[in-house]
Amino acid sequence: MSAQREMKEKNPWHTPVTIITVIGVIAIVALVTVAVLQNRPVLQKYKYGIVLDAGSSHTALYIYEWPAEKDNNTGRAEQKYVCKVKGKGISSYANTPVKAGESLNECMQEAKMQVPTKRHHETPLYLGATAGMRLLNMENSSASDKVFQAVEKALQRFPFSYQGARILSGQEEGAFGWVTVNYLDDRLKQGLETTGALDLGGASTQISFVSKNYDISESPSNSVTFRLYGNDYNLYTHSFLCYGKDQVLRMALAHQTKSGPGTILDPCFHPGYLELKDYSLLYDSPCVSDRKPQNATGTFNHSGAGNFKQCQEVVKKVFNFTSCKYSRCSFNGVFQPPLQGPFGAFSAYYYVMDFLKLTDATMPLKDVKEKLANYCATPWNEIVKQHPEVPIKYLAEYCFSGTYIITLLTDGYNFTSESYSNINFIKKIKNSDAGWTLGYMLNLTNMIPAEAPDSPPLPHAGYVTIITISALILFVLFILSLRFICPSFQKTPHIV
Ligand SMILES: Nc1ncnc2c1ncn2[C@@H]1O[C@H](COP(=O)(O)OP(=O)(O)O)[C@@H](O)[C@H]1O
Ligand SMILES: [Ca+2]
Repeated sequence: MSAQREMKEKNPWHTPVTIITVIGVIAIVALVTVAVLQNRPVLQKYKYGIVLDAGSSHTALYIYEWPAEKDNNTGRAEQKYVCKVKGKGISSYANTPVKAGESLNECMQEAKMQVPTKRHHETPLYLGATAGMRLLNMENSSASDKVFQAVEKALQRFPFSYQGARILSGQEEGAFGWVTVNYLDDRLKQGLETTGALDLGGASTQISFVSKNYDISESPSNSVTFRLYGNDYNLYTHSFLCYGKDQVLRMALAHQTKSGPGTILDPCFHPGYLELKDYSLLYDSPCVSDRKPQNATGTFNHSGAGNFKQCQEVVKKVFNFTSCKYSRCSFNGVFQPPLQGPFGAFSAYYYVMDFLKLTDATMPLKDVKEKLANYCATPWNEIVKQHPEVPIKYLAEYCFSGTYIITLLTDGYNFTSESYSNINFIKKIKNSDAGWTLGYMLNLTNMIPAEAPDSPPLPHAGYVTIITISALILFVLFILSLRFICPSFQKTPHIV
């Protein structure tokens, strides 16, 4: 036997079986790698959408992103970035509209940096205004038009695809908040029981939920129907204009100051709190302007008494429970079907209850009230000392706002001690803020299809598994057939 032959036989790498095995293994690895990678792009690419939420108290800019490669934009959209516009809401610029436009520039510049340049021109940009502009439009429609013109001019200077600025109806605000919450929770795609949405702003508040077996025809103006991912939803929604927490505070103060100038001892403010306030500022809103007393010209002393129970009595006076022409009502003669399912309460519901440390869903309603009563009774100077980081305007109002929230939920919407535990106070769901903006964009970009998308015949993992098993079977069959056809394969090589 030649030395070469001897070497070949000593080196197992040179046997035909080993060579075939190695080639086979490489082929299998290659096949499985292709199967794993075949529907994964090398670099994840995104599309973007921008929504400006022009609220009564301030404006916020949201950027959403979603995978670009999915058909018809059906990939999951989520919040990428939020920018809080400095200063007050756009409705506060009624006398200086150009400044309303200018106020948006800083956040818009930021948006330019956040969205990749090559996507700018295809990125839709929307501005939706809520109750602050609804009130301004009622009070002075030419001032509200001027604010919109200025805002439009400012937004059109940026390289995005500007889609318009408008006032949302209360129904839209409520319904899109509900869409956002349920989209982010993946409830719509999976056809699960939905979560109701409670949104509290400064100038209006919304309640939206699906109540099974309720007759929409009882109050058609409160119903919105959707077909989403192949499921039909009959949504009940109502927006109470003037029932945001800032306007309710005006109403409560108007009620307490109706006997004219002087000092009021307000149970909704802490003992020791004292501020000189202007009547003209208090009544500068359509929510209270008709209540302005004749002799209300100058200022009044706003002092605190810090009594939760009495504060609840004051707050209750802003609701009208007497007339209801439907089978059931919440307040002010507004139809409301029976409450059903879990609820997510966001925006000012969350800010207030989070500050008061009352967001724990397991805390019974009676404990919430007790804690709130203790908080309201705490002297103002102690509160200021305990929270040096919180702006005084917010700090002064948490007792009032907490009391309003509890009164609105229980006396207003009829949550009971039991059903109160169905309310979750939330800020974000999976990194995206709860609010109407995402739902608004999803609707306008047709990102939620009416029908369920055709799912692929096999999920990706199943596809990879089948490829791997088939490759292994083929390989084993191949080896077996070689042994069968070619007898030399039947003997294991041996060294002579
Ligand atoms: N950190 C905070 N603490 C308390 N309240 C807050 C905080 N941040 C925002 N708010 C309040 O949340 C409300 C937001 O309302 P907004 O969206 O501007 O009005 P609307 O939705 O009625 O147009 C305002 O009353 C604002 O003062
Ligand atoms: Ca709002």
